Amino acid sequence: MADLLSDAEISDRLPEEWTRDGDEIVRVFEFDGYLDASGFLSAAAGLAEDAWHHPEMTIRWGEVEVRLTTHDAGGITENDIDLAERLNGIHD
Ligand SMILES: C[C@H](O)[C@H](O)[C@H]1CNC2=NC(N)=NC(=O)C2=N1
Repeated sequence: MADLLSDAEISDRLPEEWTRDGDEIVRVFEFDGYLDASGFLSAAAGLAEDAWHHPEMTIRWGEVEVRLTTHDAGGITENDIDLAERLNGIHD
């Protein structure tokens, strides 16, 4: 199981456009409408399944809010950082 990152490690390693919210890291990905958002959600789910690390994702018109934490560890680990970077890679 991945170890919890320290506050300093989290700050240093937060990927672009992500913020920390307690025991989660969060990004709201923006899109030109609902179907584009839906396509991202589906691709993100595939990356999550590949990583076996599953975010909470909320779809709204034109955006998908993604929240990541490592439930097994009770906080933020390398697994969260790594998947966040991969999600940036399919959006940015
Ligand atoms: C039993 C299963 O391996 C675990 O629940 C995995 C699956 N996906 C997961 N996703 C997240 N976000 N955190 C976990 O600790 C986690 N653990």
